[in-house]
Amino acid sequence: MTTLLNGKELSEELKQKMKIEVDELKEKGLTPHLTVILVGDNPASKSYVRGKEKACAVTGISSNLIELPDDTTEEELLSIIDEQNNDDSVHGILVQLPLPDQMDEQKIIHAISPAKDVDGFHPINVGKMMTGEDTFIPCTPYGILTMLQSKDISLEGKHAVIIGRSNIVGKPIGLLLLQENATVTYTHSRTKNLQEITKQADILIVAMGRAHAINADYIKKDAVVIDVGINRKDDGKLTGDVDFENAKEKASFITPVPRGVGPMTITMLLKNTIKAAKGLNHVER
Ligand SMILES: Nc1nc2c(c(=O)[nH]1)N[C@@H](CN(C=O)c1ccc(C(=O)N[C@@H](CCC(=O)O)C(=O)O)cc1)CN2
Repeated sequence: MTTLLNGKELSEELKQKMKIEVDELKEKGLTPHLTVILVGDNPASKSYVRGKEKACAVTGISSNLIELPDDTTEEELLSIIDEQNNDDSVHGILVQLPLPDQMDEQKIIHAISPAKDVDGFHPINVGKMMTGEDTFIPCTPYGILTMLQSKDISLEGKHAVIIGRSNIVGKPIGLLLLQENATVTYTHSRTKNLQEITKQADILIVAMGRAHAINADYIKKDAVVIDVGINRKDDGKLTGDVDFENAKEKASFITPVPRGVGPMTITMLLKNTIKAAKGLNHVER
């Protein structure tokens, strides 16, 4: 039997718990605050940023959105990040990705104080994650791990196959699963015999960015299938990288799209913001 890993439902539960924690912090005079920076008018980014603001409001986290035009220069953005780094009332800073072409994404990420880097993208935080130190974990991988743990899915000794090697999903989820004692294989667009490898996976994480690229033929019976893809169809509806209807016949657990990994990404951002407000990521500013 297949069990649905419903990220939307789990997100709602976690947000209720976080609201209680935020209320307690507020009683002690500490209101977690997140600054979100959006450059340009990419419709998907706008929608994700709205989702982040709404989720902050639901949990009592204060937030502000800095919206900048598409032709903002790198220097202008760096100067705004600097202001936010030096504002003690701001605990978390998030620059929505992707950025316009004139910006060097890595340079921008480097400019965010590691202590306020609630996305967990700064190299200091990436390094700490790599060595297993406590730090901000990037939100999508953190959400995936939380979903697996919520269903007590054992990772010990399991073969986890990751399709995709991006800095924000593929690479970090592999590291997190390795730290949970899974045996991890990374695959990507140049991998030969992909199907042969994915069919060995006990846990298959799909982050390819190609609608319905993975179907039951790529899946071992009773594997756990996590779909990170968000693709818009011609009719405007969203769909994943996994052909859900076909794949669910083989999977023991499977995430849907929408309402799977996506909502968890936003929820783990809230968790990181609370952590930042509590000063739990001790790094130089
Ligand atoms: N600075 C960052 N930029 C980006 C990140 C990130 O973690 N930090 N991740 C993605 C986009 N993303 C968050 O920013 C994100 C993607 C999807 C969802 C989500 O809730 N999806 C819903 C469907 C939403 C819809 O209807 O459009 C779902 O899957 O159910 C939230 C956040 C790239 N940029």
